[in-house]
Amino acid sequence: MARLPPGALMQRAVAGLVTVCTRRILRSGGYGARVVVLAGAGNNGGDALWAGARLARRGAHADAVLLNPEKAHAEGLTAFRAAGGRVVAVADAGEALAGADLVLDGMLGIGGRGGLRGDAAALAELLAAGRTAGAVVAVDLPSGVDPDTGETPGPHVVADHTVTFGTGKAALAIDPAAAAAGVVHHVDIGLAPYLPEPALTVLDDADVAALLPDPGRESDKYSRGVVGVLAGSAQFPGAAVLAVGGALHGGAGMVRYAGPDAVATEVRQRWPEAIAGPSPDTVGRVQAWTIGSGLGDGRGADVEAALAAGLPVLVDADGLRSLPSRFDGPALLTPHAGELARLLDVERAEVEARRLHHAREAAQRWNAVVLLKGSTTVVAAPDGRVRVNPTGTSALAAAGTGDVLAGLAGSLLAGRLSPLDAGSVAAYAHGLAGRRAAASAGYPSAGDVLAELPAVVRSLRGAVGAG
Ligand SMILES: NC(=O)C1=CN([C@@H]2O[C@H](COP(=O)(O)OP(=O)(O)OC[C@H]3O[C@@H](n4cnc5c(N)ncnc54)[C@H](O)[C@@H]3O)[C@@H](O)[C@H]2O)[C@@H](O)CC1
Ligand SMILES: Nc1ncnc2c1ncn2[C@@H]1O[C@H](COP(=O)(O)OP(=O)(O)O)[C@@H](O)[C@H]1O
Ligand SMILES: [K+]
Repeated sequence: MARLPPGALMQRAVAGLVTVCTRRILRSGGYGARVVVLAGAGNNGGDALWAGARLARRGAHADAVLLNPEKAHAEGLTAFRAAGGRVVAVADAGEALAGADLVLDGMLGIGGRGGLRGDAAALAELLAAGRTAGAVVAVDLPSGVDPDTGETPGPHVVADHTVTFGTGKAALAIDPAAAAAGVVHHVDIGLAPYLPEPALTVLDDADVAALLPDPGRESDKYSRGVVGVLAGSAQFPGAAVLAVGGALHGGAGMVRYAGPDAVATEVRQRWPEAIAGPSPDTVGRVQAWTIGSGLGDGRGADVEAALAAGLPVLVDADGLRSLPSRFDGPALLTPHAGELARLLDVERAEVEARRLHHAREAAQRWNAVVLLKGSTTVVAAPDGRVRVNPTGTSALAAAGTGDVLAGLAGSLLAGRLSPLDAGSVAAYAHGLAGRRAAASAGYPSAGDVLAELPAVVRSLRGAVGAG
């Protein structure tokens, strides 16, 4: 802001917002559309009023509801009025909303804290109750969500679209806030060279492709990494089959399965390429362990033996019951919300409401990377770095998909990816596999998701021209 004339950044943001509205949302391009601007007292309200003004100049009928008329953004309000926009009282907002084609939510942006109150909460309530047929477009963020955590501390807007400026925000990536954002459109306002290291990152195809192990000309099955899988039980033999399947598709050169004979037989029937033995001590050397999926009770000694090897480890599901107080080597924990709630002794709903907070807390406490599964997969490292997975799909909410993920991520650990990279790359590929499986199988099973992994890896590696 210091380098630009006053208001320049806002004008860039407004230009982007109006372009998205006229090209992507309003079929008429704006002419004749009925627009309602909900404007708070801050710059977010300023953006919305300026956008309302520009739309009015293009022939829209624009009404504005000012939450705090004395403090409304002065230049924005002047421009809005000069363009023919009308200010309507809060009491008349319901009528204006009912007839709107487009609602611009400019009540709160990145300055918002603590959820909506008073009139703002009542307006959000009207929108939630479907009292407008128009598209609800959040300016920068759905008003009332917490910008930096993805939490929804109180009443908030639920938008059809969010047009966000300059950079992504945690709220647009992490549920429950992200669920309120609808389709997110990014508008570049030229901040990139001035932004600090992000607190949170979202990988894309090229990032993931660059991190995927690339077998070299002189690689052999050992040098590519051998992953040990300590999973499954008489009660849950399928978990072993799925975890080994995930591991076989994650780039490791070999998968060694440690478990009871009856389960090992099932694993070998499905995956003849896997090597099996009864325990971590006897199965042979590995470079990383995946521990816990479907392991059941009473395998504490095996878990301890695998952990004692001091290798990179992934601990999932039942393995999470046997955690050391802190890890001193590379470790990746993959709890779902219920498991993390148990580890931290809080309610599951609390974990789901504050995913980032709880994943970070557990990462600190155990000195391990924590991959919290669920509607948003958050991967938090003990050094504070966080990655949020963008590829998730609720099609993955099916028994056994977590076992596939554990095997896949363990395989990447054996391929010498760090726990943060292994977890975030695995979650990304797993999400894409879930989407592909949903596209072809409708309601995919974990086996369907597993079956899509090769195509996902192929297309990701193809994206960077890998051989
Ligand atoms: N910072 C930038 O570089 C740019 C910011 N822009 C816009 O400016 C916005 C941020 O503007 P502001 O910093 O003015 O913040 P906001 O417009 O988000 O609002 C802050 C105001 O709301 C009050 N407030 C906070 N929480 C509240 C609550 N729960 N209920 C009622 N009032 C509450 C605060 O006391 C403050 O007066 C961004 O979201 C974006 O829309 C854009 O114009 C582009 C450039
Ligand atoms: N609503 C959802 N949206 C997106 N992904 C989900 C959702 N629910 C679950 N998942 C994903 O599905 C997988 C389920 O794993 P998990 O809970 O361990 O199940 P299981 O133990 O049966 O394999 C995880 O990758 C998780 O992130
Ligand atoms: K907003």
